[in-house]
Amino acid sequence: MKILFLINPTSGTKTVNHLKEKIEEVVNTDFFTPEIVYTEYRGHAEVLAQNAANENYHAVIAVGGDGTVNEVARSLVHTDTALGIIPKGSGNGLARSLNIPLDIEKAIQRLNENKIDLIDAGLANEKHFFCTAGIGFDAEIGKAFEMADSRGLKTYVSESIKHFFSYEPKHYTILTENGKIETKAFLLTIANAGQYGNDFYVSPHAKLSDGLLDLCILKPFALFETLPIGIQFLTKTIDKNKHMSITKVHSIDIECDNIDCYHIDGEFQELSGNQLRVSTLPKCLKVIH
Ligand SMILES: Nc1ncnc2c1ncn2[C@@H]1O[C@H](COP(=O)(O)OP(=O)(O)OP(=O)(O)O)[C@@H](O)[C@H]1O
Repeated sequence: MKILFLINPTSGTKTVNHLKEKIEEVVNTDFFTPEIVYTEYRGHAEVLAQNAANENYHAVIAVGGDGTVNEVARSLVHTDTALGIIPKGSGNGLARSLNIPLDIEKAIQRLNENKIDLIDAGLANEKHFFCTAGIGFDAEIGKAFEMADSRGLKTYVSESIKHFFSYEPKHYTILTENGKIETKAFLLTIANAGQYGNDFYVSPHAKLSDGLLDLCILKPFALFETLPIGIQFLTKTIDKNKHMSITKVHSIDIECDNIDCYHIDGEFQELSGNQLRVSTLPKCLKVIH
């Protein structure tokens, strides 16, 4: 079975020495014929994964973070080629949600077991996401992270703190199959997986293959509540907070004035117009985990 490893050399903060050699050493060549390619530019993984799917490869393995995973996965939706992940990014949200080991050697050994399941994806203004999409504070952080000179958890934390004090919660009109919501929100996230990455859980009970998306609305809160809220994100208890509401839905239409960006899997996107339309694509992607 042919499998293609796509390594993003820019993802994460740790330099992994001899990554190509390590893959060649640990992958089970009795079953797999591996090919290993380094991506050369943003979007390259999408093109290479698409070619592999057209040539009926068994799997394409994203070696990187959620941005690389997204580029590979969006080319594999509704194909017979499975997504695999060797986590090497800053957040690794999808890998963590699938319980893929963060240790590179162990992640390759897991690939060798070749356990495959189908997962859902989301579409936000026609762009696929597999972990989370968002239009509130998280989108602003996605934008700041992209502009930052460094990557990694430290950069996420410092950008979040920097932007937190100046962020103005926006007013949203939200339409789902359950009706209309008019609300001000600090954070408006649509979760397919439960976390953003780094075990920061926005929807602790999200399921990757329930055919549903979790609409997470965190309403504005007082400054003294910031620390307890931060702790609740990290202890999988944010759903218990009185400012948070989480509902499972199939589709979400969001309208908001004064907003120019959203994010998919942490990657910032320009929002043209004031609308974000989100829907679910149930069980559309094969994953090895
Ligand atoms: N050769 C390359 N040069 C520059 N950018 C690249 C290259 N290959 C891929 N990219 C881009 O790098 C971006 C960041 O990669 P990725 O998301 O994998 O890492 P990360 O941001 O450190 O981790 P995470 O998303 O888990 O926080 C992606 O948007 C991808 O398009």
